[in-house]
Amino acid sequence: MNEIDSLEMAVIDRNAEYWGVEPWELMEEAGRKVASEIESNRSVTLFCGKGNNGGDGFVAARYLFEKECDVKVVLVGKERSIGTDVARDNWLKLKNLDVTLIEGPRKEFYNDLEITSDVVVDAILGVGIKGRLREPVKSAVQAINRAKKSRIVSVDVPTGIDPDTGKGYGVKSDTTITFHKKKKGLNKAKLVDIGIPDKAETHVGPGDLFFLPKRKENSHKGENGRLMVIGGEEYTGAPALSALAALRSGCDLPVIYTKGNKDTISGFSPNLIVRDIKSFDSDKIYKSSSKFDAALIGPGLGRNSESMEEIRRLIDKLDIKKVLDADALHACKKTKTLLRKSIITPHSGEFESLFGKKPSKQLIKEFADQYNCIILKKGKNDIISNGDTIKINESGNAGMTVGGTGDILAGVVSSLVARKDYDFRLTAAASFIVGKAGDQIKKDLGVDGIIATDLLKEIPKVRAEQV
Ligand SMILES: NC(=O)C1=CN([C@@H]2O[C@H](COP(=O)(O)OP(=O)(O)OC[C@H]3O[C@@H](n4cnc5c(N)ncnc54)[C@H](O)[C@@H]3O)[C@@H](O)[C@H]2O)[C@@H](O)CC1
Ligand SMILES: [K+]
Repeated sequence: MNEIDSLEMAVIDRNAEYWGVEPWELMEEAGRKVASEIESNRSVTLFCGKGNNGGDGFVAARYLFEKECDVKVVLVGKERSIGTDVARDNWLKLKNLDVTLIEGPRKEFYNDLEITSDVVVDAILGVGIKGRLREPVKSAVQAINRAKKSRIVSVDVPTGIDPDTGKGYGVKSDTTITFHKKKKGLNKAKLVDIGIPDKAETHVGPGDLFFLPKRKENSHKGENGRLMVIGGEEYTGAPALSALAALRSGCDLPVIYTKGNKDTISGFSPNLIVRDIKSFDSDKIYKSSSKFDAALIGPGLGRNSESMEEIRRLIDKLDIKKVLDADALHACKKTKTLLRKSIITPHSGEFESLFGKKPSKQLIKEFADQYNCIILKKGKNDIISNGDTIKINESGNAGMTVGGTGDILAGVVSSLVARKDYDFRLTAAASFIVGKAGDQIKKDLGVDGIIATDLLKEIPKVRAEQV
């Protein structure tokens, strides 16, 4: 991935923190790198906003002071409205130095301003910009653009420009120093490394939960996902666990379709809706599918040969989003083209049985590409690929090798996909959520004796705590 959008950058920043690099460390490095672009002994005016882009500017001011520059900092906004602790700390540090600080001037200040310094640093807005420029930022940008004799250096993104499109009225900078990855809309920016760890991108983390579907305040029943769960002919607990996990990850209506075991499955919980069917490729399932967003096929299905045949026909026919788990994967063994446009969740044994090779990162990616599907390979570390990108999930623990945890994971994946898109990032987020839920339980129970139903109530908590 060579270019990045602002959401992706927010994900990486959050994951960097999760993997142990604090926001203040990144900001310190960002500001230091900006200062290193500017020569010593210059006069420099820094325009700094109230967000973290402004924070980078405060740090740069400190380093420029050390380089014996004549430093003036204009805080575009009031001190009390500085948005983050880390930016505020860096603002306060400037008060101990012999630099000129101008806090929160009114719009008129910028209208009359004539900038004469050698260098102007634009640290007003970065990737956090939303919509068109508001005052006093707009007037500050106009003042900067009038400074024809100064060298204008923008921090991360020229203020006013949408980093995803390169459009908008903004600072006309001579140099833009952008951090970590090229922003989609900025072609000429100079890229610098600020110490974001590789794991922030190669591994799933809490930042990936930014992609999760959001429940509307005024949403009505069914709007947050309708999911068919198809299975339960041999093991009755499995589809129940999947459906309950789907409910716990915000899906409004999971409905179980099963052959012969309706009463047993219904008896597990009053939260379950269960329908009896005569055959898995019955007209009843197919006709009903148009009312659903996604189908999870496989939990507790078993391998009855008649059912395997029906399941193959069903997978072929269904044109809603599909998640295939357990024996639904067995059903596709001889006709792997059935995997097309589905999400599959095999463990190592199922992967090997399906593809005839032991899983490796490279093979997972290759098969996902070849069969045009998303693979979530379960294991000590889950590996997720859409054939293009690979993500690794390290959450989870050895206590989760018990039966039923896979059904829960399939339920969470299906719920997120039903609520939003057929999406690699949601699949990866599901893997992270379920592992974290298991890690939370381990804190109470230790590693021995965790059971699948323990995970259910932890699932919403993971989301609530991480985002
Ligand atoms: N871990 C991190 O989050 C890091 C962030 N960094 C810097 O932080 C920036 C992102 O920080 P933030 O997310 O705080 O966002 P920004 O600092 O880019 O912008 C947020 C501020 O802009 C204001 N704003 C947004 N749209 C506006 C508009 N149209 N008109 C007027 N004001 C507007 C908001 O009210 C808020 O005060 C990056 O571009 C980068 O410079 C770096 O420090 C590196 C680490
Ligand atoms: K900027």
